[in-house]
Amino acid sequence: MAEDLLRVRNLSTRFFTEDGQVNAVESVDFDVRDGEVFGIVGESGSGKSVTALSVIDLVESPGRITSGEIWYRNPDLAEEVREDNPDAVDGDFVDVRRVPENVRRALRGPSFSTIFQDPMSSLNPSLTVGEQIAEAVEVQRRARSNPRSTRSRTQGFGLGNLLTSTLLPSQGYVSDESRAEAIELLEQVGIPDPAERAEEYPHEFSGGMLQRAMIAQALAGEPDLLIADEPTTALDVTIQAQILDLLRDLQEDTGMSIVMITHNLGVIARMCDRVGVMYAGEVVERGTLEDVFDDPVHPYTQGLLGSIPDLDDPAPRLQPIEGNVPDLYDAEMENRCYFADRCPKAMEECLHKPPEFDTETGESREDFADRAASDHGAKCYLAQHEYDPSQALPEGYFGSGTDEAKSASGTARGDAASEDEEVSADD
Ligand SMILES: Nc1ncnc2c1ncn2[C@@H]1O[C@H](COP(=O)(O)OP(=O)(O)OP(=O)(O)O)[C@@H](O)[C@H]1O
Ligand code: NI
Repeated sequence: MAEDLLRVRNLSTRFFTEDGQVNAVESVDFDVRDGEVFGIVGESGSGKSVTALSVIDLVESPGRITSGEIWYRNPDLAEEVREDNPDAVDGDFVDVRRVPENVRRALRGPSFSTIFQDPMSSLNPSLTVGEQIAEAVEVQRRARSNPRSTRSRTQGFGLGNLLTSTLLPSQGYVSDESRAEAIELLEQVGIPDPAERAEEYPHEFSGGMLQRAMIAQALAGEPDLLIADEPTTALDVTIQAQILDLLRDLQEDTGMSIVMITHNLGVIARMCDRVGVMYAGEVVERGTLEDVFDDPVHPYTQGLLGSIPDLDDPAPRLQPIEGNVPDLYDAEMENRCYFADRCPKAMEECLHKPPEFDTETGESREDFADRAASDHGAKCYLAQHEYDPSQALPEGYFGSGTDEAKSASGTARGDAASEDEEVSADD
């Protein structure tokens, strides 16, 4: 079995808004192994993007990581920070939350890189594609040779924008070497005539080609982990498939790991080795693709999988489940299974928050220090025992009925009102 590259433990991220505290990510655990594609899937608003942003420390105010550990396996880094930050090191792993900020920031690019749905969030319209990829190459090279000096260089969202706007000459190539490397990268991501295309501006590229250019930029630092947040959602289906194949090929060539965030179960099925299903800020089920797709335990996963549309199907991606993702205001979150109000198998015990159970043994694996018996876990009592209809919650318990029942159960915000929103969960 491949080794873990990343171990995320008990990660929680909150937004402290004027309307109250939003528990966007709640006690999330997952691992990403060497050279695998790990999928994160779930309806809109389930916390996928905030989880990714938390890993790369790009959560913006009023958001903040409030707890958790993010262990990244990197022997060189472990060596480098061990003396000053002994608590941050465990063998070859470094808890990136416990290293100084400049060290953590320096990981963006050479260790963790990102691609998003919108290539223009990472590409600068006023520079040629080649110039800005060359600059990414150059910056990563400098970062590698002096990791502690990169504070201002890798700061901010869209690495590319920042690099191109603030720190290097704004026109032209830094060196022939980086130019050559940029052209090589463009070739690697399947852009034909890369030397000519390098001289063009982003607006001269088609959507698919722009996506490839953004991937080239993201690969400039030779990252260990590429986080891809809905990378193909905006593209038409043929191009989508090409980009996904490209990512898979690049993953195999480089040995990097990919975290693939998507609404699209077809994308997960096509790309991923292992998968985590998110609901209301939690990873409610995780395991190998086969575990989760062939043998789902959580009724939420079962609901999502109700139909698996294939990639050629441009229709909505997830099976609609009646009801809504809660909006995650702390004041409205009860200490119960968050899915219980939509769950066809909700039982009385679901009014207490379930721990994560190992689906093989049915035992709680809350204490992740001892590695679980199987790789397949679910935060649902049905992983522990069979559904017991005699324990079923009475119909209307969560207030699809009277207002009184509604306020009694505390599910405050529009269960029915925005029902159609989640169906088209593909923004
Ligand atoms: N800047 C912010 N301020 C307040 N709340 C936020 C902010 N950013 C995200 N959230 C909240 O965090 C929760 C998780 O959002 P997130 O973007 O991670 O969902 P997602 O699963 O990526 O959804 P989508 O599939 O639509 O991209 C949501 O309830 C969202 O409203
Ligand atoms: Ni998102």
